[in-house]
Amino acid sequence: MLKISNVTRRFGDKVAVDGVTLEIAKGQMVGIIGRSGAGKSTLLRMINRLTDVSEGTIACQGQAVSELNGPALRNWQRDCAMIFQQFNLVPRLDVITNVMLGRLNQRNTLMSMLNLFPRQDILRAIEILERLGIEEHGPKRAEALSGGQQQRVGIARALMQDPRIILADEPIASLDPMNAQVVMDTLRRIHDEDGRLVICNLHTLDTARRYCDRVIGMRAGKIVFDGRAEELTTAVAREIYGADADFSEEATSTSIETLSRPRGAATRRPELVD
Ligand SMILES: Nc1ncnc2c1ncn2[C@@H]1O[C@H](COP(=O)(O)OP(=O)(O)OP(=O)(O)O)[C@@H](O)[C@H]1O
Repeated sequence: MLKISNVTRRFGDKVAVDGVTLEIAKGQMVGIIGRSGAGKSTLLRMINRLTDVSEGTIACQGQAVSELNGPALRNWQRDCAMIFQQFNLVPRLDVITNVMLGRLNQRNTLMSMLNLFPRQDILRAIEILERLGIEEHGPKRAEALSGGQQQRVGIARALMQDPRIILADEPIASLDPMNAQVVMDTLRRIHDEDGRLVICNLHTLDTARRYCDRVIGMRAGKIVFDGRAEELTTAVAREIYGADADFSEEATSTSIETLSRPRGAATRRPELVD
């Protein structure tokens, strides 16, 4: 579905992403891990075209997305929704309006600024909020919600675009373990139930192992691991994080694991908890 060929991104002398080549098929939930500065965000931002490539190409189903402009670029950005660590909601607007802003690319901007939304958008937003179990917060200001609830509003806003791909850039990095679990459960559900491709930058190994089918490890802009979650051993993690023999996985853990399952129990595809 997504073909990334020899992609490099430079910022001045700094090479943030260095000759990355990847193919990602539909039907996978992909986690990208690596230490801070490894190039994870830059890679996601190039897929969405928030950042341009310096070299190489990114294509989706044969369309060269790294070369799109104008309306075709806007269509791509609608097809490829981003979710951010800091939620990027409008804090003083109510939740339902924040969700409907996901349609901004497809609707008249003035109408959206005046908060005039078609009835079908309002109904769709309510339906999505119900699906994510946060419909009762619809009338509240976004700033009144917990971090986990705000991130689910961010996911609802992304779903309003009806995207083929969801790119989540450290979606749980600002959340406590319980909220992190709810948000990751939600992303996994969207992947499983809707068949949308989900690519998620994660700081933590346990989350990648638990939720992702495929894990890509980045180090200094390059891909140093690409395999199934089960193959992500401590030795591999040490290589990705560039750590020495006393590397401890605890240092990259969110503690999600300890919340809801005994040690050694089956991983991934958990039930949604709220
Ligand atoms: N706009 C920019 N201008 C200059 N340098 C940048 C810019 N964006 C990223 N970089 C640099 O590129 C490198 C990769 O950054 P990036 O944010 O992609 O890493 P990351 O793995 O997502 O890290 P983190 O987990 O901390 O977000 C870093 O050295 C960063 O300082």
